[in-house]
Amino acid sequence: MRIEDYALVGDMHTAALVGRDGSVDWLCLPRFDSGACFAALLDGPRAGRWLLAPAGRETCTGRRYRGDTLVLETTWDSPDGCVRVVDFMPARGEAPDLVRVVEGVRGRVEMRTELTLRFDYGRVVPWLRHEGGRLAVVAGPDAAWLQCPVPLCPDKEAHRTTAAFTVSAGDRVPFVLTWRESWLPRPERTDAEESLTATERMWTRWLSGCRYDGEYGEAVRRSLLTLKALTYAPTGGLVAAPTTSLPERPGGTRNWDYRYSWLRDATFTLQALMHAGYDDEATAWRDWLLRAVAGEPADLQTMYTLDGGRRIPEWNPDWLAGYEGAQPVRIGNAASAQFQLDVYGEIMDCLELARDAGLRPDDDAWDLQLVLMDYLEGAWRKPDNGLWETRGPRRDFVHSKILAWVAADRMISAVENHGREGPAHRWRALREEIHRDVCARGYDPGRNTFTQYYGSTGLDAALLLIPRLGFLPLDDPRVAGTVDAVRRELSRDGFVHRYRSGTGDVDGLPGDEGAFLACSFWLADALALLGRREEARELFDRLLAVRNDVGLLSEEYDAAHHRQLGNFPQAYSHVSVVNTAVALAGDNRTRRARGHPGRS
Ligand SMILES: OC[C@H]1O[C@H](O[C@H]2O[C@H](CO)[C@@H](O)[C@H](O)[C@H]2O)[C@H](O)[C@@H](O)[C@@H]1O
Repeated sequence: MRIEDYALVGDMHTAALVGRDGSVDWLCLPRFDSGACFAALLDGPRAGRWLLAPAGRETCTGRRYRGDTLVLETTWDSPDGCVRVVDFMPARGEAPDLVRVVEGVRGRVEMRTELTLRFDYGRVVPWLRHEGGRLAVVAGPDAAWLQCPVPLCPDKEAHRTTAAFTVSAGDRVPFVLTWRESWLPRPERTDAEESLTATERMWTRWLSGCRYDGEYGEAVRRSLLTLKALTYAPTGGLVAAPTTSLPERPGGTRNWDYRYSWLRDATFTLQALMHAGYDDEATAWRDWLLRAVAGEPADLQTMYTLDGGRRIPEWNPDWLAGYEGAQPVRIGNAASAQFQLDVYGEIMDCLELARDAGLRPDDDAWDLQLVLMDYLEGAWRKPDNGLWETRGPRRDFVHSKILAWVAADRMISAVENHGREGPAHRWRALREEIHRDVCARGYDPGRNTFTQYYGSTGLDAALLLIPRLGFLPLDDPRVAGTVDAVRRELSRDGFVHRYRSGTGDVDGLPGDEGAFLACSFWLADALALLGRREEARELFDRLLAVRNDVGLLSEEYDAAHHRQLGNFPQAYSHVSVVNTAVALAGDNRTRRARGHPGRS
């Protein structure tokens, strides 16, 4: 399957990817960052999957989400008959369920299911046995239970279970797979039909809180649902994506694990949710943040586990061949130990936006900001790994320095506009100093553009955020100059790349990568802010057209081969759909450049 052939179902603890062939090829249980029990995505069927489809048929003829929900309907229509599989994960009760209901629509259709469970990312082959009218699949700490009304055929040699059955118009055949720790009693039975009604109601109700009513409603709603699905409900943490190691280039080595909560990605997500009216999610994330980053500001990490844990060692499950052979597969993420200066600014920006939005005040949040700001005052001159998490030498990235400016600016705003107490005079001096430094060392007057890092002539798509961050007034010629330069030098086939990769001199990595979708949306945002709305709209429409048939986007795009690349679906990309739609509706709260100190 191509990446865009997958759709997402989830229960806000974890998520599954369902292919157009009716196979669930990715599912980690019990939570997003647990071992996968279906890892076919990264190694084919032997690493675990659950196929449920008409016998002998490859891909479906159509699929969609039911209304504003995460309930997926996959349909196979042929002259002989029509059948639908409805996939969803009910809200988490005592144990996670994946429910699949086969609906006969017309005629008679021969169906086939094949359940291959492999715990620990395809490594552990479990025992199969029948117990209490259910199939029990057990190995080590994991157990899964399948309840269904059709007779199952265990294939002892292949360690999998199959079944063949016929569905006629009006039939409904429910399958429920439930995971539980192996030492606990078997879980209660789940009523598939009741769960379906409750799940539809839950998503529809959640989305009814959406305040966006612009012309891109369908795209915004699907992106919001996707972002909500990437939230880990017990803690308010957010995964950047529910997958690992979907390559940024076909067959390449740029394969990363995104099943963690990045402060950067989470702040972007929260901004999008707040723009759409979801203040409860913002509050939950702020509480998560306060717990996760407690301690020494110098120990601030770029990412945490979903419950705020700090240890995310990177390792390679070398038994997995990788998506279409892309090696290595990575679990964990070494970027967790990097120094990324921009994160401080993103936190301050998000917390200040929360104040502007009237979120319940929290004194602990301000205390945290004071401590972080103290640290930043002494640290902003340090070179860092940047928002792209480069694995080459640390640099003085211009975007990072601008985010240090943002941090000071938002602290000043909190004092001036929200009555917070702090040394605003000192921060004003700092803000001025950073501004001068960036304009002197990170700007190329010959080309009228800011550059990627001090001393380089290269560009960086992160500079497209300058208009939104308010670093310079929108009518400053350096703003439009930078936007145009980035567009000229980093666009390929109409999509924006993060920077020039391939030589390894910036990021220390071999090989090229696709266009970075969030950056392409940032270009649309920048154009909209500069008043070039037609150009912005044309680009936005082109980007929306890249979404798959159920409205999902991965991290990157290969415009030459019309394929999505990288982890899927990615929060960054879906945040961008919301933000650009809001920007085009002319209602972007981030447009307000705060307390700008003037030009230097
Ligand atoms: O390309 C190198 C880096 O790629 C990943 O980082 C990217 O994804 C992050 C999560 O969405 C995002 O915060 C970051 O801005 C992106 O560059 C990967 O996680 C890194 O380990 C890798 O070095």
